[in-house]
Amino acid sequence: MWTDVTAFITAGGQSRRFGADKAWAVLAGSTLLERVAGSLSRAGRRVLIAPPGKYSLPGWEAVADGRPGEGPLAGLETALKHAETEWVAFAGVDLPLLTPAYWETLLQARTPDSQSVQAVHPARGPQPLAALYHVSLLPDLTRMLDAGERRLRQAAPPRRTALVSGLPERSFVNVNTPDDLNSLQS
Ligand SMILES: Nc1nc2c(ncn2[C@@H]2O[C@H](COP(=O)(O)OP(=O)(O)OP(=O)(O)O)[C@@H](O)[C@H]2O)c(=O)[nH]1
Ligand SMILES: [Mg+2]
Repeated sequence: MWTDVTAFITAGGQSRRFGADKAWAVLAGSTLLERVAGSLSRAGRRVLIAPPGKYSLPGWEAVADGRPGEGPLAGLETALKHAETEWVAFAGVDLPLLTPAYWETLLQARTPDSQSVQAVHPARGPQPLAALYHVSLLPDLTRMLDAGERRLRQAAPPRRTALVSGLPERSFVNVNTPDDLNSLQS
C-alpha cells in the first residue's frame, strides 16, 4: 500500500478526438478508466476528478473540477487542493498500459527538493499526464491558471522535476483517437 500518496485521475475531458467518451472505451475487457484505476489501486486514497455523477468507480471518491472544462492543468489544481498527503499521483483516463510498477518507479525517484517526478519518453520527453506532483506547487499553479496558462507541462519548474528514464515505452501509450485504440487491439 502506498500510504503517503493520493491517486487522482483527471476525467473531465470531452474526448473530442475520440468522438465518444474514451473513459468508457474497452481494451481487453476493461474500460480505459478501469485500467488506469487498476494501476493506482495500491494508493491509500483514490480520487476521480470529474463532473458530478458522471462516473462511479468502486474504491474511488469523486470530486468536481474547480474550473470545469479548463483542461488537465486545472484538474491538477483540484487534485492538489483535495490532497491530504504531500504527494499526488496524477493520471489521465487514456493511458491504458500504465502499471503499478510504473508508479512505484516514480515514487522511488522522489528527492527532498523535487516537486514533480516525471517519466521520460525517449522521443517525446517528460510525460506530465502520468506523473507525481507535490502539494507545494499549488500556489504557483493557481497563479498560473489565473494568468491564463493551460499547458500541463508548465505545472512544475524543470529544475524541481526529477526525471526517470528507462520505463517501458508501452507505458506511455495514449489513446486520443479510435485509431489509437484499434492499434492496441490488433
Ligand atoms: N478535470 C479535467 N480533466 C480534463 C479536462 N480536459 C481534459 N481532461 C483530462 O485530461 C486527460 C488528457 O486530456 P485529453 O487527452 O486532451 O482528453 P480530452 O480533452 O477528453 O480529449 P480531446 O477532447 O480529444 O482533447 C484526460 O484524462 C481528460 O479527461 C478538464 O477540463 N478537466
Ligand atoms: Mg483535450
